Amino acid sequence: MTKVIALANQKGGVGKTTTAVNLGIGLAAEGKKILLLDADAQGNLTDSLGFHEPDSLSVSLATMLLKSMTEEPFGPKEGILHHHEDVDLMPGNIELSAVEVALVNTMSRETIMRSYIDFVKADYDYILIDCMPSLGMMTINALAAADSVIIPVQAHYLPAKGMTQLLQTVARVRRQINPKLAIDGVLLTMVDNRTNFAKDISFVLRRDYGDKLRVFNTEIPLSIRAAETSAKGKSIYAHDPNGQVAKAYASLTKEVQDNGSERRPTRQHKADQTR
Ligand SMILES: Nc1ncnc2c1ncn2[C@@H]1O[C@H](COP(=O)(O)OP(=O)(O)OP(=O)(O)O)[C@@H](O)[C@H]1O
Repeated sequence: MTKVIALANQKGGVGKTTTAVNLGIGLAAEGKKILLLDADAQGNLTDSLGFHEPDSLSVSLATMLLKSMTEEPFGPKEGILHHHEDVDLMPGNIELSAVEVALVNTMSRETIMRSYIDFVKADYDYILIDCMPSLGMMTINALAAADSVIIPVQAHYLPAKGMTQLLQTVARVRRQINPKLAIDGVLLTMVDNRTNFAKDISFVLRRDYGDKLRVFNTEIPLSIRAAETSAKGKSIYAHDPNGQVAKAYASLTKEVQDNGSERRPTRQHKADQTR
């Protein structure tokens, strides 16, 4: 069965795209069939995989969402690109901004991405969605289509307020659209192990959210090697195979595969335990 995972955090620059690339390619290296979906109008995921001019692509996720909206027929491989590290990509670009506006006045506006994914998913073991850095209609669509969410959090910032909003959005999507939506976990990214501050953030996150949310054991270290990969259009495994970041993403890949994630809201979980 295909597992659809959304990488979401409305704060920008937290490592969503880098995680989509390296988790996706990590899973592909384990023999899984992977589709990466660039649901961010900035097209960073598309760019990071070596398609450096996302806005010049004639077919992108925006095209496919519009076709899904208007029920225009299309083939399951239409617009899908292939990256040489064995992942497929449905690219994203600036046209997604217009689609996001169009969605507001569309019937089933929250579930257009789900319709698209349902149509293409038979060929894949995992579909990873790189979300926009906002909680707008495109992110709601991603959450409505997903089985689970991974929340990358940049270790330099205490995520308190943003995290509450994101968790409220996840809870609302669960209640109203997608009851099966689970949170796989919070992933600490860009961790500078030379500082106590990073250790403090890790501690505070686990203390404040640990009973509600899993925080992945794997933490992604801060490294210039990771920042270099997008310009090269390749993964960290190809760019710096023996480095700390490659090791960390390989370990995250394992954690995601063995995932005994938090499958339901905490309240329900407690109710189950008292039965
Ligand atoms: N582990 C890391 N160490 C150092 N730099 C990193 C690391 N991971 C990502 N970066 C860099 O930090 C920046 C933000 O990362 P990324 O694009 O993955 O975040 P994002 O959450 O997808 O951002 P956006 O919200 O803009 O889509 C990029 O320049 C990226 O190359």
